[in-house]
Order: sequence, then C-alpha cells, then structure tokens
Amino acid sequence: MRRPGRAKESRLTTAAHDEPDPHGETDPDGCDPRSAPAPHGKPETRHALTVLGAGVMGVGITVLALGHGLPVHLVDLDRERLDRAVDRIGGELRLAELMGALPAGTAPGTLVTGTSVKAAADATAVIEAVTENAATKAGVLSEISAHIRPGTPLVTNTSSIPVDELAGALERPEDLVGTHFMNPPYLIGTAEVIRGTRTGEHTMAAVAALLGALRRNAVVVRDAPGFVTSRILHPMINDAARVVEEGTATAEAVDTLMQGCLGHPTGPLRTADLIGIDNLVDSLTVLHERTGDDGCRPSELLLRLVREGRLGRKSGRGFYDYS
Ligand SMILES: NC(=O)c1ccc[n+]([C@@H]2O[C@H](COP(=O)([O-])OP(=O)(O)OC[C@H]3O[C@@H](n4cnc5c(N)ncnc54)[C@H](O)[C@@H]3O)[C@@H](O)[C@H]2O)c1
Repeated sequence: MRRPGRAKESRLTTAAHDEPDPHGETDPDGCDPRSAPAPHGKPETRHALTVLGAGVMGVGITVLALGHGLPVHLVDLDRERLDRAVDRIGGELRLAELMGALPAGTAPGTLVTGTSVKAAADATAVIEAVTENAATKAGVLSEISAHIRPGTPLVTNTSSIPVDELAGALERPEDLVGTHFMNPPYLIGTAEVIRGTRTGEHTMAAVAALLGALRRNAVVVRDAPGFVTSRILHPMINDAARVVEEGTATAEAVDTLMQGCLGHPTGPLRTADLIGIDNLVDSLTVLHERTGDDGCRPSELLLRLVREGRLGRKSGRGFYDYS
C-alpha cells in the first residue's frame, strides 16, 4: 500500500546537476576515496548507484533503481542527453508504476545528473551502460575506477564484449562483473550475470545483494562473446533482417509469424527497434570479430537503416514508424 502523503506524480523527487570538483581528486568531505579500506566479508546493505551513460539502458536502469528507492548519480558526456534523460526517466517511472513494476510504498530514490565521473566517490556500485565499443568502455571503466573505493563493484552492462577483455584495462580486475539487464530493465525480472575469470567473490556477493534490492532474478553464466542472450538473440534478429532484405517477407509478416507460430513476445524486428539498430549492429560486430561466425556479420539492411538514421524507437523510425 502507498504511504500516506506521498504524491503519485512525485516519483522523481529531485533532478539536480552536480558541480564540477575544482580539485579533481577528492570527495566533498576532503577524503581521498582511494585510501578508504576495501570492503571485505559482508556486501553493502546501503546502495547508492552511479550509472554511466544516459541512453536507452542508462535511463531504464536508473528508472529501475529509483523506483526501488535507490539514489542514482547518472553520468553522460553529453549534457543535452542528460537533460532529455531526466524527462524520459520521469515518464518511464510513471509508466512503470502504472504497470505495477515497482514496489508499492517505496519512496523513490533521488536522481543527480552530471558529466563528470569524479562525483562517483560515494557510489556503492557503478553500472556502466555506455556505447557498445570495447575501447570506449575500457576507457570509462578505467577512469572511474580511479575515483571509487577499491572493492566497489564495477558492473558492465555490455551486450557482447567479454568481461575478461574489459578487465584487462583495469588495475583491479577483481572488481569487474557483467550484468546484462534487458530492455526495459524495470519490466524484465531476470538479469544475466557474467562472471569473468578474474571477478572476485566480494564482487559476486555485492552484485547479488544489489540485484536482490532491485528484485531481479540473477542467472550467472560464464564469460564468452555475447554470453547467452546476445549470442542467441542477436544473430536471430540478423537473420530476420536478411529474410526481409532478400524479399521473402515484410517485417510485419516476419514478426507476425514469429509471434503467432513460435511464441516470440513481440517478433524479432520489433525487438530490434526496441534495442536500437545502431546498438544491435555494434553488438553483432563485436560478436563477428570475436567468434568469426558469419551469421553475426551485420546484414546490409541493418547497416543501411543505421546510415539512414532509422535507429528504431529511439529515433522514431526503424523497421516500423513510431511517429
Ligand atoms: N539497447 C538495449 O536494448 C540493450 C540491452 C542490453 C544491453 N545493452 C548494452 O547497454 C549499453 C548501452 O546501450 P544503449 O542502448 O543504452 O546505448 P545508447 O546509444 O542509447 O546510449 C549510450 C550512451 O552512452 C553515452 N556515452 C558514450 N561514451 C560515454 C562516456 N565515455 N562516458 C559517459 N557516457 C558515454 C552516450 O552519450 C549515450 O548517451 C551497450 O553496451 C549495449 O550493448 C543495450
């Protein structure tokens, strides 16, 4: 039951911008976060997230966390994207609440946005959801690890890049784990957790505690390109696009058959539009480069849609028109 006195429309309690730290190295209390002791034994019970990347997944993960009462510091390079993200987060929080996807009676967490990772010093976990590019991710993970306490879990939400590959860029590879939230994270109750060969026990315990606080069901898998879900789903969507490209059927016919005959919830091409076709092409490229599987080479149709700016729901048009 909802707590008395809390307005329904006030799920997004605060949307503030952080201030750049003029000294660059220390937190607001003047403590160097890197000298704090590493947490051992029990995982954190207090959660405060830093989410990197205010795109499709950064927004969705932020909604999930705020809706479960966790404070979030959302970081993106692009100030305009952050401003748009704040509007989308407000709308998606209301939608998630209407759909009964959030725990009733939980006061929403506080949202702060900013363009610098330095303000992440107090985070109990960092979730990275930046563009699916190994060099970009390695750079941003390595940068933020210098500003957080050793032992703070660094969670990459990569679709396909092996966790071990990203861990190679870090001084503390034991702090890195993969958690592949699906889109939208607040509606999909199961998350794939990828344990790299160097992921530490403390990180596994901390990510389990975090997913517990977010009421997600975790399935732990071994590290590999695309893990389980992307390794299966993304080549299947690529094949669906090839069927359209070859003129065998329209996108609508492919989706109707996959829904009606095979029980796919939306059809693979509607899923492509939900994922974002640019992100799908990036993920397929990662898979193709790392597995050599020709089924993962992005189809000409997907590449053309990206060239034309038809990125799916996020741009208003992909296989379908959302205008
Ligand atoms: N879209 C999906 O359905 C889906 C599902 C599961 C996992 N993923 C993965 O989640 C990650 C994010 O995907 P998305 O769809 O949200 O992408 P997106 O393109 O919508 O957003 C990426 C965001 O990252 C920001 N960014 C890029 N470099 C940055 C940096 N150095 N620091 C801070 N921000 C930076 C960009 O400005 C952009 O706002 C990718 O790794 C993707 O593969 C996506």
